Amino acid sequence: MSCKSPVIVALDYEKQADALALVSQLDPSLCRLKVGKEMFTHLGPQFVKALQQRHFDVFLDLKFHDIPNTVAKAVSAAADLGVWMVNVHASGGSRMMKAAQEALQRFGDNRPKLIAVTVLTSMEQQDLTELGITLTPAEQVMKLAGLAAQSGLDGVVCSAQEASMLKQQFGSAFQLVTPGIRLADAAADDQRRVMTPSAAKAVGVDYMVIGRPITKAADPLAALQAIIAELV
Ligand SMILES: O=C(O)c1cc(=O)[nH]c(=O)n1[C@@H]1O[C@H](COP(=O)(O)O)[C@@H](O)[C@H]1O
Repeated sequence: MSCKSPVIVALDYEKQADALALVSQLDPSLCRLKVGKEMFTHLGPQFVKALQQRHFDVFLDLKFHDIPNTVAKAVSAAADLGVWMVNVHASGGSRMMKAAQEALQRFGDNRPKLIAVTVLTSMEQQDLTELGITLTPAEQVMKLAGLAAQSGLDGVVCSAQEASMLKQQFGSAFQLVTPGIRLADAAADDQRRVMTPSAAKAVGVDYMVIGRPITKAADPLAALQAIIAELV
């Protein structure tokens, strides 16, 4: 059964036991799961397999950014692991993204979705300025999304604030994965370009990556259910 929920829970835990304590309360029809740099560095592919054995789709969020050959090999390794989604940094450029896209062709219908990170949701104008980027975050997202689309990727990671213009420019099939999701009046933490779940749904986001609003909640399952209720 494929999951119809747009929610991807970011399992950013220090300890496997804490992550699995949450996962054991979840059902694969409620959400997908994201494994990022922290847990993958601690626990490696075995942790991904443990989640897959529980029938969850896994987004392997390692944001590859390297020379084309290395990234092509890395996304192939992710495909060998059977993950549902994998990402690269669009700022690695179109040659790197095309190499990744081509490397996944041999996996046919079993290939993971390949998504490019545009401008991290933790970044705002001054973060781009200090890197020598004079475009606004929205302009830079559009530029990088254009490269990702030309490179044949399935979509981008962006903030929900850019979703409308991206859907308008690249069409409904170009998938938008948005972290930086916060409930109204909740702390933004280190995120800068944020939106509520219902507003993100209204602007056409395909998948919402949500971590701390769930994982740091007193009752994580109740927090997830409240978010899902907001999306119905
Ligand atoms: O690729 C990502 O998942 C990602 C991209 C981005 O631009 N911003 C971003 O926050 N993320 C990830 O999304 C998750 C957001 O977590 P919370 O801020 O706790 O909801 C983290 O695991 C981040 O690593």
